[in-house]
Amino acid sequence: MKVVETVSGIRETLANMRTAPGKRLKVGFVPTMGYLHEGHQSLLSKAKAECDIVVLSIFVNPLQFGPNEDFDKYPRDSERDLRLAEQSGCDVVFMPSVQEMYPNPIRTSVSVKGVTERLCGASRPGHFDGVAAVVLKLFHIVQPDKAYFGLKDAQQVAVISQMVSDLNVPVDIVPCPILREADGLAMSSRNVYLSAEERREALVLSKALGMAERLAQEEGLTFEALRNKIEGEIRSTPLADIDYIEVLSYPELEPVDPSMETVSRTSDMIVALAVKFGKTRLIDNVILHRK
Ligand SMILES: Nc1ncnc2c1ncn2[C@@H]1O[C@H](COP(=O)(O)OP(=O)(O)OP(=O)(O)O)[C@@H](O)[C@H]1O
Ligand SMILES: CC(C)(CO)[C@@H](O)C(=O)[O-]
Ligand code: BAL
Repeated sequence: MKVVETVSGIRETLANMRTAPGKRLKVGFVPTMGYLHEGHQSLLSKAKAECDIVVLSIFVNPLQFGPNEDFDKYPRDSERDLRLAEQSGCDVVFMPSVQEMYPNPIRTSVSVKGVTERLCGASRPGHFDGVAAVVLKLFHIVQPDKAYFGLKDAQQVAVISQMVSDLNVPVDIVPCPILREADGLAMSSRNVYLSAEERREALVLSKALGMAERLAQEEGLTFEALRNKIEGEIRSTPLADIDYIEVLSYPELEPVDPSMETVSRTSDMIVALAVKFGKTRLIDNVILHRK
């Protein structure tokens, strides 16, 4: 496995690796902020199964963090990350410094409208501009055929898909399922921040989303009733501090058409939530597929 820290280095490495006589090798790309877990590894495994060369990027992108967010204390452990990446069959790791990615203050913004209006787009102003800018930069640097993103960040998948479609970026976006711990908690690098008590209480998120999936099977349930039941479940947990709970159309992420008032009658929907436990903000969601 090659580890490269510069833009010129990754371009040269990939140009050499891509050259195979009579064949155009396919590059699969997994962008991450590191501190890898099995969720990230599942993206690498999918890329490995579908592509000839797997590239992982590890970069904690300052542009997507607000001034009071956790950029400085975001967990980092590159030695462990490289071990896990190699175990997952990764071929090349791109680990640039902030100086390498942003040698000068960036003066270009990439702002995707519509899908960023709600959820994390509303509660983390500027976040998706930072995500879109870094992902577009990474796509230009790596020039992958396919790029793999987890549905834990479902709005991020919608933002990147919209950007790629609007700007004709030649990459296929592959959304991948959410990996969970055995007890249901969605895997996330930020889970390490949780105290034992917060970790226990955070189980309410997957529990509430499981309940949403079951309730959605019921005839005649309104969106408001569904949302209220989820909120009631989460509020019953003392440490849970709700940022948002929303039921939106999927993948458009728009408020539901009031004329389709019941969950069982409509098209695909997403129940998405962000909840803080102490200082740790967790996100999770479930997609309710039309019957
Ligand atoms: N549990 C998971 N299952 C599947 N994919 C995941 C999971 N967690 C993260 N990913 C995906 O991995 C990629 C990199 O995400 P990132 O490095 O931010 O990890 P993370 O665990 O989401 O971290 P955090 O939520 O703490 O920022 C994203 O596409 C993300 O959706
Ligand atoms: C896509 C990404 C690597 C961009 O910094 C980040 O938002 C993430 O890890 O989901
Ligand atoms: N996976 C989301 C990246 C962030 O929270 O900034």
